[in-house]
Amino acid sequence: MKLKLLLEPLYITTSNIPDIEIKGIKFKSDTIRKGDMFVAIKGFNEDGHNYIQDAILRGATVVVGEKEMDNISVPFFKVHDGREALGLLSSVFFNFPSSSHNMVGITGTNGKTTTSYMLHHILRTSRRSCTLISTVANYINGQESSSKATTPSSLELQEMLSISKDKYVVMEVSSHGLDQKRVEGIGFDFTVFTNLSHEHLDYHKDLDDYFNSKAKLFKKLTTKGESIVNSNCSWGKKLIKQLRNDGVPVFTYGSSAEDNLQLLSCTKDSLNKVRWLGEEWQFHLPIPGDYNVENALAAITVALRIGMDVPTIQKSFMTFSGVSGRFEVHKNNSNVTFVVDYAHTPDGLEKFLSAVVNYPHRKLIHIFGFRGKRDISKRIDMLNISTHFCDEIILTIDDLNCVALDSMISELNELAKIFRNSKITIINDRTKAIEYAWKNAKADDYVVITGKGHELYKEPFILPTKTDTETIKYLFKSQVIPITS
Ligand SMILES: CC(=O)N[C@H]1[C@@H](OP(=O)(O)OP(=O)(O)OC[C@H]2O[C@@H](n3ccc(=O)[nH]c3=O)[C@H](O)[C@@H]2O)O[C@H](CO)[C@@H](O)[C@@H]1O[C@H](C)C(=O)N[C@@H](C)C(=O)N[C@H](CCC(=O)O)C(=O)O
Ligand SMILES: Nc1ncnc2c1ncn2[C@@H]1O[C@H](COP(=O)(O)OP(=O)(O)OP(=O)(O)O)[C@@H](O)[C@H]1O
Repeated sequence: MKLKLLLEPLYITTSNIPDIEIKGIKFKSDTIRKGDMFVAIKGFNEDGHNYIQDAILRGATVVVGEKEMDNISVPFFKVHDGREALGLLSSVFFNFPSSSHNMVGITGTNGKTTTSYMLHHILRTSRRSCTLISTVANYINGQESSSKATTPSSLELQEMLSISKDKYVVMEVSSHGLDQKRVEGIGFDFTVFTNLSHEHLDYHKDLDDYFNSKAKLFKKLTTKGESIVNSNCSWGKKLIKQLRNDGVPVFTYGSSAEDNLQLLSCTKDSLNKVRWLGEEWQFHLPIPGDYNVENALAAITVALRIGMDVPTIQKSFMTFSGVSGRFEVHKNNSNVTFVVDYAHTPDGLEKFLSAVVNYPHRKLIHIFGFRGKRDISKRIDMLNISTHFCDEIILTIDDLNCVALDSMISELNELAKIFRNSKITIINDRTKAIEYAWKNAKADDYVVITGKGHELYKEPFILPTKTDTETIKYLFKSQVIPITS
C-alpha cells in the first residue's frame, strides 16, 4: 500500500511523504521484513524506540513513533500515541475490515467467553456465518485455531478480520485490550457489558479505573450501534446511566420490570422464563451454574436485536454444550465427582461455589491457587470464600509468572497462617494436588479444581504440562473398568 494512503487517517499530510510502497506493518523489530513500516511503542518493559535501529537494519523503510527522534536514516513520522497509531494504521492497511462484518464486542469481568460461545453457537446453528475471537480458541471461516490472548494485538486482530469471510464477528474485549487500544480502528454494531467486580488490580489503579477502561468499548459503536448491558450489576447500572446521558441506545437485561429482557423465573431443571417486548417465553439452558443464565440473557438480547426469532433461539440453546474448562463435570468409578472450572475472581468463585454446594455431596474439596505477582489483593477474598463453602482446601499454584518457587510457597504458607485452621493443605505441584484428591476423596465427595480451566501452564519447569482436564482424564485412564455382564 502507498505510504501516503496509509498515513491519511493519522492526519499526516506533510509534503515530505515519499512515494513508496509499504509491504507490511510491524511493532516487533525482530519480525521486520524488507519494505515494512515499524511502529515503535513505549511498552511496560521495553521501549520500542530503542529498537528502531534494529528495525531499520532488518529492512524497515519507514518508522512511526511517539517520541522526537534524531538521526534516523529512513522517513520518521511522530504520532501522539504509538498503540493508537498501530490500530489505525493496521485498519487502513487491511482495508477497514470491521466494516465488512457485523461486529459484536463483549466485555466484563466474568462471562465474556461463555457469552461469546453462546452467541456464536446461536448464530451458527441458525446458519449465520460467525467468527469467534476468544480466550479459549478462535474460529474463522469455520476453522478453529489456538488463541494467544483474550484480545489480540490490533495488528493481529485487523488481519484476522480481513481474513474472515463471516458475516458476524463475536469477540471478547478485555480491559487490557481497551487500555492498550487493541480495538482501535474497529466500529462495533453491538457492545455488551456482562458485569464488573474485583480483578486485575495489579494493572488498573482501582475499580473506577478498571470500569473506565471497560467503558471505552462503548465509545467504539458505529453510528447505528447499540449497547447491551446487565442491569443486575451496580457497575452496569452506572454504565446504563452514562450511556443514556450520552444518547447511546441501550438495551438492558436483568431481573427488573424496566429491563428490555427480564428474567421472570428459573426452575431447578433449568427452564428460564423471560419477558421481551411484553411477551413471555421460556428457554432451557442445558449447562450447570445459575450465573450462566445471565450470560444467556446477554447472548439472547444480542440475538434478538440482530433480528433472530424466539423459536430459533430456544432451539439453539437445546444443543449448547458449554465451554471447555468451565463447569466441566467428571465422575469416577469411586463415585467422586470432579469439576474443573475457570473461576479466578472472587465474584466468579463465589458464584461457582454457590452453584456447586447445592449438589448433594459428602465433602466439598477445593483445589486452587494463585498466579505469581497477579492481583495479590484478591487472594484473601478468595480464601474467605473457599473456607466459607468448602470442607477441605488444597492450596496450590496457578503459575509462577517469574516468581521464584520458594517465594511462591512462602506466600502460600503466609496465607494459610492467616486462616489458622486445619482445612488447608499446601501442595505446590498442581498435578500432585489433583492426584492427592483423587486418592483420598471418598464416595459422594465433590472435588472442585478452579482457576486454570482450559489453560496450560506458562512456566512449566516444576509445574505440570497438562491442563486440569487432561490430568483428570489421565487419572480416569488408570481406573479399573468394572466388568459388566
Ligand atoms: C502487560 C501487558 O498487557 N503487556 C502487553 C504489552 O506488552 P508490553 O508493553 O509489556 O511490551 P514490551 O515488552 O514493553 O515492548 C514494548 C515494545 O517494544 C517492542 N520490542 C521489544 C523488544 C525487541 O527486541 N524489539 C521490539 O520491537 C515490542 O514489540 C513492543 O512493541 O503490549 C503487547 C503488544 O500488544 C502485549 O502482547 C502484551 O501483553 C502481554 C503478553 C500479556 O500477557 N498481557 C495480558 C496481561 C493481557 O493482555 N491479558 C488480557 C486478558 C486479561 C483477562 O481478562 O484475563 C488479554 O486480552 O489477553
Ligand atoms: N456471569 C457470570 N458472573 C459471575 N461469574 C461468572 C459468570 N460467568 C462465568 N463466571 C465464572 O467465571 C469463570 C470464567 O468464565 P468465562 O470464561 O466465561 O469469563 P471471562 O470473562 O471470559 O474470563 P477471562 O476474561 O478471564 O477469560 C467461569 O468458569 C465461572 O466460574
